[in-house]
Amino acid sequence: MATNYATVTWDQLHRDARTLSSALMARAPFKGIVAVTRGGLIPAAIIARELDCRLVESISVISYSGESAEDQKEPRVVKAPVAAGDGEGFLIIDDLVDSGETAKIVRDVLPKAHFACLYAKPNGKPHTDQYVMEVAQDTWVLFPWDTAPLFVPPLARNLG
Ligand SMILES: O=P(O)(O)OC[C@H]1O[C@H](OP(=O)(O)OP(=O)(O)O)[C@H](O)[C@@H]1O
Ligand SMILES: Nc1nc2[nH]cnc2c(=O)[nH]1
Ligand SMILES: [Mg+2]
Repeated sequence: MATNYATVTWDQLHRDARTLSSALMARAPFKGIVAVTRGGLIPAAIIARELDCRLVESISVISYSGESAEDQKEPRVVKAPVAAGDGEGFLIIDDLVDSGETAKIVRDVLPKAHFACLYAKPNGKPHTDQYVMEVAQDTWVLFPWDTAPLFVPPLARNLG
């Protein structure tokens, strides 16, 4: 299990996706964007809007079955990004790189594309061309689609 959790709110995610979009403008225009499903779908939608990019393809990769690094499986591509060819002129977007295994397999499929993500853990950093924020390796990022607000009892109720 991860030692720590980092909760990302919708607002924060939108801000970080816009920050990444600003940085990516230096390389625009792209022929299209390839979202790495599922985590890359919402960041890719925000970035496609900011870069005014209408061609959005996807690559579907399955690599985790639960909420920790121990739940990692051998990544499997279950849908290819046919519209992106070898990736030339394309931008790949994922939510984060952790071990970097997903990014490696995606880059094998699209060797000429530029890979960008919102968050990068140290082991994943060598496998992304660009990211917004580094997160510690022992921290599990909780995305807004992973969480829901819960009632928390007042501190005073726990006294006595
Ligand atoms: O660098 P790695 O160790 O490979 O981990 C990063 C990948 O793990 C998560 O996807 P996941 O396989 O959980 O699927 P999902 O995007 O469908 O939730 C995340 O969205 C990245 O794609
Ligand atoms: N939600 C989530 N998925 C992941 N897949 C690999 N690492 C992570 C992480 O920290 N958070
Ligand atoms: Mg993913």
